[in-house]
Amino acid sequence: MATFIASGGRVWRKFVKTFPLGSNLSLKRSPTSALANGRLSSTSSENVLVSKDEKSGIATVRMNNPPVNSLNTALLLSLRSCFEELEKDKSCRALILTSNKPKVFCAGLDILELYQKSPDYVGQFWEKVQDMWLSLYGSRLVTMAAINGHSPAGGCLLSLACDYRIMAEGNFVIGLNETQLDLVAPFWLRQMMVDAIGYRQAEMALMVGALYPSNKALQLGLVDKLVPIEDVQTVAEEEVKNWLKIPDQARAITKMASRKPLLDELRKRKQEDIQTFRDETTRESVQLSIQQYLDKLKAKK
Ligand SMILES: CCCCCCCCCCCCC/C=C/C(=O)SCCNC(=O)CCNC(=O)[C@H](O)C(C)(C)COP(=O)(O)OP(=O)(O)OC[C@H]1O[C@@H](n2cnc3c(N)ncnc32)[C@H](O)[C@@H]1OP(=O)(O)O
Repeated sequence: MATFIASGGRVWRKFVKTFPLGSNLSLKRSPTSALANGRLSSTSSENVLVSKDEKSGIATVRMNNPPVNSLNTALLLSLRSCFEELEKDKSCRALILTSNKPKVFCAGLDILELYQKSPDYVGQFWEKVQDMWLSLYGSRLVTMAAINGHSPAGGCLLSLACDYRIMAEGNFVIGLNETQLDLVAPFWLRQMMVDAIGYRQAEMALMVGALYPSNKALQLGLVDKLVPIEDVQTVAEEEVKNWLKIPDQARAITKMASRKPLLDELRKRKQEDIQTFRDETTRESVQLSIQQYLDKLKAKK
């Protein structure tokens, strides 16, 4: 089900757990910012909020899954559905992915989805991760990650799947810390890291499960631009507008030419990838590591 709420002079669409989604997105334009000024009233089911500026064709997708936008089943389904709907919308040309809760872009996979679950459950969960990634990484749209906070693991996966990454300056981290949880990033995630920062740096980063502060991430090329947190959205909109000066078709064909091999490889090896995930995450030693990691997160307080 999808609904609309009018708020702050703008119309927002709420993507909630149940589907299919309805008709075209329609938004009033804010006088001061192209996209960013809406005030949102939210309920627990509003896990993705989408606004689209009809004139420019730029949509902003805000993850809204408190407290830390961890990727649980519901959020993965909402994100995928939202990406697919925007993809089908002929008037949509670009997508900005951000968090409705500044300071945390996305905490990665919801660790509770991997803890004490049956092999079938985690297998189905992993397929939702794969499908969400296929829809974002394979999108014809200009995709821009407006990383307004921490972006570990699955948060980094989302960012890497976009065409360009703008991150908030300050004490925020990004990276693939999977090995710290005794997990191994799958081939398609490792490959995106290699493509972004080069083989040697990616190899080291992946082995030690490095989480980088934003300035180091910029230096490595893991993100493309750093700006003050309050400017992330505005700069993302400006950057998207630059990208939209390039004719859509040539840009999208070029993007697909470079991404098709990895997309095809995952499509071909999807079941094998699911099987590996099932086997690995349900292993006793991995479950123990996950439990210890969860305890560590709780003990932080
Ligand atoms: C060849 C062989 C191949 C084998 C392959 C097999 C295995 C394949 C595995 C593949 C892995 C795929 C890739 C992705 C993996 C992941 O994403 S795993 C998740 C990793 N995430 C993290 O490590 C981040 C953990 N969280 C944090 O570091 C912090 O929360 C934060 C994001 C920096 C935010 O900090 P802060 O604002 O201070 O909030 P907190 O107080 O820490 O958290 C608030 C509550 O949220 C809970 N929480 C945090 N993160 C998660 C999470 N990811 N999942 C579930 N819950 C989370 C946290 O515990 C707090 O809970 P309460 O105490 O109950 O309030």
